[in-house]
Amino acid sequence: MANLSKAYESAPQQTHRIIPLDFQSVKHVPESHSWSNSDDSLPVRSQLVENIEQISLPVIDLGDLDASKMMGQACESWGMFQVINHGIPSTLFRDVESEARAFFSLAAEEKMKALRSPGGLTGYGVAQIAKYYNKLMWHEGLTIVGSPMDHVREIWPDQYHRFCEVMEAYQKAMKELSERLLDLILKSLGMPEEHIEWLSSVACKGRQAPSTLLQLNSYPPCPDPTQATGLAPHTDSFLITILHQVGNINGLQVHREGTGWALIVPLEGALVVNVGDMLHIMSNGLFSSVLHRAVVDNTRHRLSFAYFYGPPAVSSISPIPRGCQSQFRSMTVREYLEMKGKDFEGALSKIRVV
Ligand SMILES: O=C(O)CCC(=O)C(=O)O
Ligand SMILES: [Fe+2]
Repeated sequence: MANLSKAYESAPQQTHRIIPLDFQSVKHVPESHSWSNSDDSLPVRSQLVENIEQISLPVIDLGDLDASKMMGQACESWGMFQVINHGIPSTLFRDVESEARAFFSLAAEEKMKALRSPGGLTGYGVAQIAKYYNKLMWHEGLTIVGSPMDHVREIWPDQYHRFCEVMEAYQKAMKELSERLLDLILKSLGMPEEHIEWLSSVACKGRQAPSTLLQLNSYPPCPDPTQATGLAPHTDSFLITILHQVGNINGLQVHREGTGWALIVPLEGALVVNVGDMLHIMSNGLFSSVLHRAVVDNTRHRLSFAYFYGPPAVSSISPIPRGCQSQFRSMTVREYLEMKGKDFEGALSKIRVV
């Protein structure tokens, strides 16, 4: 955690830019949150809600004997897939949902007690990517690494235990699932996990903890979703992200070369898994670190829980040798995160060697 946090200190946000809008108190989209006609609306960011193609991602059953091969194919052609039969009980999702709702429905001044510090990683606030855009997003989030106690104790001095227990249980379940998924994904690249030093050290003794992070995302109903953006386009930085979308509320969109933005229709009980920059690097560019974003709804409050899994902060990442020339130079996880913190869209091309 200490190592991971350090990567975020190098690109701090100004305190007033960390505080989300008090969404309950606004009837219109304020100028600060209106993306139509803003400099931020580059072509790739257009098509906010209208005429969006709906797509069904590949659905992979974790018990399928061909799961590894199917994951490899999906990571290559989509950078994303949905996983079913993942073994996470629905009661755990419901518990996280009920705690997240209790948190996000607090009055703005209560949530402020858990505000992230400038240069900090955990706590309540706007998305970390907000610093790269002039306009603000229709979003508030709570970032958790390990125990959220320090933040939520400020809000519920005597009743924070349940919240912490639920979030820790969810992270434990997601960590195990991430490692199962990575085992299968890396096998599809011809690399059994025991050949990767940091993955096997995690499995053996856990001396070097993987870099993991849970992000609770809240997208309140928006008076005019055509003007607002839930989460602006981005790629995730770590190896994989596992996303749970609460209810069947549409919101997640992916950008496809040639066809533009497409909506991922949520599938009851399935988790969305997407390739992040570090897996793109390890696969030597074979798997795409998919550009995605979230849009908002005008009547429904959408929640999503994103769990990010990466190698330990001090480990090196580089393409897995597969007989062809490496496209990326090797660097540590922390170096990559710092680089992305400074150059959001250009980090991958900076480390490209061919
Ligand atoms: O809420 C969503 O659908 C997307 C969340 C996401 O992309 C993220 O947290 O990185
Ligand atoms: Fe994301």
